Amino acid sequence: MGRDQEQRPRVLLLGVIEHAHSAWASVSEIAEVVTPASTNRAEFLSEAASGAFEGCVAAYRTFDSFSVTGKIDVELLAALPSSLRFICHNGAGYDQVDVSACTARGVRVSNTPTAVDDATADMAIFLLLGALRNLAVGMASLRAGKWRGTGEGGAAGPALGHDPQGKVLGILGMGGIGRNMARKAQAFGMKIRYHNRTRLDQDVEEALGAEYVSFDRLLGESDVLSLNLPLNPHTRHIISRREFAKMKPGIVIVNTARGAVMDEVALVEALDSGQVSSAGLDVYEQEPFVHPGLLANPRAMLVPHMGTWTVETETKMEEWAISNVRMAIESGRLRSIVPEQKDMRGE
Ligand SMILES: O=CC(=O)O
Repeated sequence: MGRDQEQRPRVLLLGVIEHAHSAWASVSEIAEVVTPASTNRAEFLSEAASGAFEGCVAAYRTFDSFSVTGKIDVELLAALPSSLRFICHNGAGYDQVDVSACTARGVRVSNTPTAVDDATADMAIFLLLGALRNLAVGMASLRAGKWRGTGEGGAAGPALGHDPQGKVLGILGMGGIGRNMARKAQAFGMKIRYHNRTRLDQDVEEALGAEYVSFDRLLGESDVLSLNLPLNPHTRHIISRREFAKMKPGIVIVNTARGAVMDEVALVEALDSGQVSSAGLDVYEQEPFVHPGLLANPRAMLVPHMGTWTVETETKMEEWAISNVRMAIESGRLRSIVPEQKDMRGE
């Protein structure tokens, strides 16, 4: 190893760069990239203990790297070298990272907001239309060689669907994805209501044509409820039995956020009882496990977490996360530090 190379900062690569190869090449020009050999958490912890990651300043991580490292929590952080100051997550949702534990160790965390907004909101609209129209039922019948199949009571085909026009879309969580979805749903003539931790400015509300309502009003007045909020200890199971009971009978549920914002067992019960007429889901509590009650219910339209699964969006996300790594190395700052750490001082 030459003298120059020895002095370069080290970067830990947790996961694979699939698309943004030239952006990553620009990182490898200024840093030595360290790739773990481990394939599971136990191996990763002992690899870390062996000193293999010594000197790493920043880590780039993907959603799928969870299968190797598990959650970035107190135990994992304790195993990583004290040189590690930045964790750059590729994704909008960073529930795989215990941000409080990172803050306590002075490790700053970034995510990729806005890069995911269009693709995730597009998926939410697809699921909204599909669930409103009972498309999953018809599609399953066709594949089973039964054309539209036989509906309840021997009726021909699935139950008739519903048009979005004039229906109330309740959006829980009005960040970038929620706002993007509101704009798109307006084009389908939906009435938008929302609930969020913080109310939007009046001019933003007006531009979106979105009315702010209490959580209970959102539950009671929505024809379709879309979950667009991050998963954290405050939002885990924010939708459970009590909340389903407050909803309009026959409501449609759309979830493109994280499975665990909703109690999946309660959702299965609500679908079985008809309280929820149909659901469009891209996310599940224990991915890749899907609750058998959802698999068995043809009124659940199920997608295997593909909200950002497009060439353009996956590329944008990688480029965004890589730009955080670059900034961390070059200036000791992050482009998009997570909101919980907004007040953390830079170096
Ligand atoms: O699930 C996708 C993301 O968090 O970006």
